[in-house]
Amino acid sequence: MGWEFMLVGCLLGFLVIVKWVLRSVNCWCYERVLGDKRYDLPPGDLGWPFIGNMWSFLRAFKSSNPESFTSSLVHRFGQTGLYKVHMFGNPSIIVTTADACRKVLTDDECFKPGWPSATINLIGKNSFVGISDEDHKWLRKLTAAPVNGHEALSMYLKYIEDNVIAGLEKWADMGEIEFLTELRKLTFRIIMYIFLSSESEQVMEALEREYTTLNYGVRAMAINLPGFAYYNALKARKRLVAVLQDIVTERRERRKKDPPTAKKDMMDALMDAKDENGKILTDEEIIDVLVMYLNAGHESSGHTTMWATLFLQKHPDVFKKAKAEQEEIVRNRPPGQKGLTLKEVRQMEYLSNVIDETLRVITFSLTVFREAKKDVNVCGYTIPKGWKVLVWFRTVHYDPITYPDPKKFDPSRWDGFTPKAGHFLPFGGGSRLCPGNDLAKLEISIFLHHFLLNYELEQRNPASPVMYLPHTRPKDNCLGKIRRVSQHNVQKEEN
Ligand code: HEM
Repeated sequence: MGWEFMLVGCLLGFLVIVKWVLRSVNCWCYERVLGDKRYDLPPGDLGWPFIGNMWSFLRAFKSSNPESFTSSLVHRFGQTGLYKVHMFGNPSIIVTTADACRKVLTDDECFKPGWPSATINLIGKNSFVGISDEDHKWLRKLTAAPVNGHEALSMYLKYIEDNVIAGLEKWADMGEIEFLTELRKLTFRIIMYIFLSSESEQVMEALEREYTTLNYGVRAMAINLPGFAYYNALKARKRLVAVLQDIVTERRERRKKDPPTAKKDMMDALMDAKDENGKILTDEEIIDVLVMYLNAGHESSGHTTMWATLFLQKHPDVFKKAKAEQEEIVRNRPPGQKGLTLKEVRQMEYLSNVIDETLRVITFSLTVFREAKKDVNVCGYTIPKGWKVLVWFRTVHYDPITYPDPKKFDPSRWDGFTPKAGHFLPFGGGSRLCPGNDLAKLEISIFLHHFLLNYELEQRNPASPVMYLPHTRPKDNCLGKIRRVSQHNVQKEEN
């Protein structure tokens, strides 16, 4: 009997040693090589070889409490705001406080984009996540103003409004729909219009579906084997590129026969672009910019619009107040005016609070990636050159000091409240601030204006579980019916 106990003891001892060795591998590989600098790293733990901390990240984000990922770091290592981890294949520092996030986002001397190579493979090496600072500045200038400027927004307003009205009409007749899926199609149609003037219904539907698959791969483990999300996403990217290549080729042919004159879309702007050295964009570069913009420009707005609608529906007091504001806007409209104006959208103060609160609670981009260009001191800790930095927006938006009772959806918290710099980052910050922020808010406002005045949402499964990856959404994609409400007097005036 005695030797059996000894054997079990030896086995247990051996397992403990193996565990210790495995848990130390990342530390030896990434921390020891830093020499004395390693003592200035923030606290944390680099997890297991290869998978690092991905297992705990995925476990938390596949549970009903994604906050458990960062709260376990706080629990284990204290409220330091910076933690060393190993995620998405790289030694990284997670930055969770507003001040540290702002410092990272605004310091281009010390930080550059640091998206994992797996993400760059999906979004494209010629997109904004893969190009040099110089090319980024040039392409951003070229593409941002036509998306977001006052002139651009006034130009797109009518197109957006016409499509919102038509969409709601159609959905009300369709019976049960996946509300999120339909909203994604709607926001995709809008961004396609801005970039490509439009495309056939079939091409649009096919492209949008590929984007859904692509996005599942962006936050997954980069395992390029059949059956894994990343493998499917790479295949989806291939199909997207093929469709966009056809569109680019067709446009080049058309421009040869019929050069564009007054009305140019973003595709024309990209084809005409020339930098100061006379460099023009290749098909491959144009396609990567398109892949990125078409994705960034519809997924986020579609999800946010759905959540804002759901929150309104679930908070009747908020719904009532928001609806009253929209009725007031229509009542004050000069006779003969058809449709919304930008001025009216800017008067929607309460609705703007509803949207900001939705952006905060949902935090569509839970994190963005940077890389330290040199050793940098942030809040007393060293971020070593070459390490990735995960700017963790979710913790900033759930900080109970800035946002008491942070999980509560409460638009009234925005009454007379302007968060300090860095405390509200739904669109990021610094030189990479989202160029579509005003367009997104415009789309959401127009949608909610018409929804509040004329419709309601009846969810099939109000208690549907919520998925947090790749983006926060109800598991059933918000299955339900859009119902017309009895036409209000205001509506008669509107017509
Ligand atoms: C609610 C809607 C949206 C949210 C929450 C959102 C969020 C963000 C965030 C957080 C970033 C920063 C990425 C970083 O720092 O690395 C970003 C960048 C970007 N967004 Fe948006 N976005 C939205 C809508 C849009 C729209 C409508 C467009 C297209 C017109 C767009 C195009 C882009 C592009 C191209 C970038 C990269 C900018 C750069 O690297 O210079 N986004 N977005």
